[in-house]
Amino acid sequence: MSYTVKEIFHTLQGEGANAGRAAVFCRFSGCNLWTGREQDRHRAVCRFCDTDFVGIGPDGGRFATPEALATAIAGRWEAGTGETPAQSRAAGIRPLVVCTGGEPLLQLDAPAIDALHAAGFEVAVETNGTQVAPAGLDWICVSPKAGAPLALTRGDELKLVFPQAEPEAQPERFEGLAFQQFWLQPMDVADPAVREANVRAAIAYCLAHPRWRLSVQTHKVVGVR
Ligand SMILES: C[S@@+](CC[C@H](N)C(=O)[O-])C[C@H]1O[C@@H](n2cnc3c(N)ncnc32)[C@H](O)[C@@H]1O
Ligand SMILES: Nc1nc2[nH]cc(C(=O)O)c2c(=O)[nH]1
Ligand code: SF4
Ligand SMILES: [Mg+2]
Repeated sequence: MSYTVKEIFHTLQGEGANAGRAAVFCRFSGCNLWTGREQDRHRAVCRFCDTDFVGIGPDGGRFATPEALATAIAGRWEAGTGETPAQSRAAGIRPLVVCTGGEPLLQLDAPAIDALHAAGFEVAVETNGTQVAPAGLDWICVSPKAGAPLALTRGDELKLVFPQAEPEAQPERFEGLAFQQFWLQPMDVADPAVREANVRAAIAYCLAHPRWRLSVQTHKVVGVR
């Protein structure tokens, strides 16, 4: 099994409960809910994606083994902090890798998680929930999509992009699931008026339904990757 990765970069987690925490992001190439090509967006299952996950970018690569993947990810941590993940751990810090995409659970498997643990990382995932999770993940963020089956119904946080018009993507459908936290993340769109309306709608929902918290995409606000 080899791993195809669009990009690996060191930044602050922008979303959800770990917002503000330094992490290496590993963006796996490819998704099962959209080809990633603009000409296919209108007929994709997931049509609002804000991410380019096609192919291998300048900060990406193809990695033949779990160890090669973990070494590349650890190298970004070391370049950013001046310490290996193991050295950071020894100093009481918990180095974090966030596996995203595209859809990371099409590629991330238990051997890769084991190799990342051996390198000193806690392993988080951002997933659309259509795949079951491999063993060993330290943090699971599921973001369900209208029109896609939900196979992964437990985890640490559920982060719903809001609003989605379809009845099966309404917040009430998810609030009984086994997650610690429930987030609404306003849908980012090109039109500033619609973007603002989506933020207002998410605020109004969280005020009226206090189980739900607002997840602002803080990396876009402060201008980090
Ligand atoms: C690009 S996705 C990759 C991981 C996985 N495929 C998923 O959908 O969870 C990362 C996160 O960004 C969210 N997201 C994607 N497009 C968005 C948009 N236009 N506005 C707000 N959040 C968005 C997703 O729902 C997910 O929580
Ligand atoms: N800073 C930052 N935080 C993020 N949290 C989730 C992201 C993603 O694209 O999965 C993301 C991202 O792309 N950048
Ligand atoms: S499932 Fe995630 S990566 Fe795939 S198109 Fe939707 S938001 Fe983008
Ligand atoms: Mg993103």
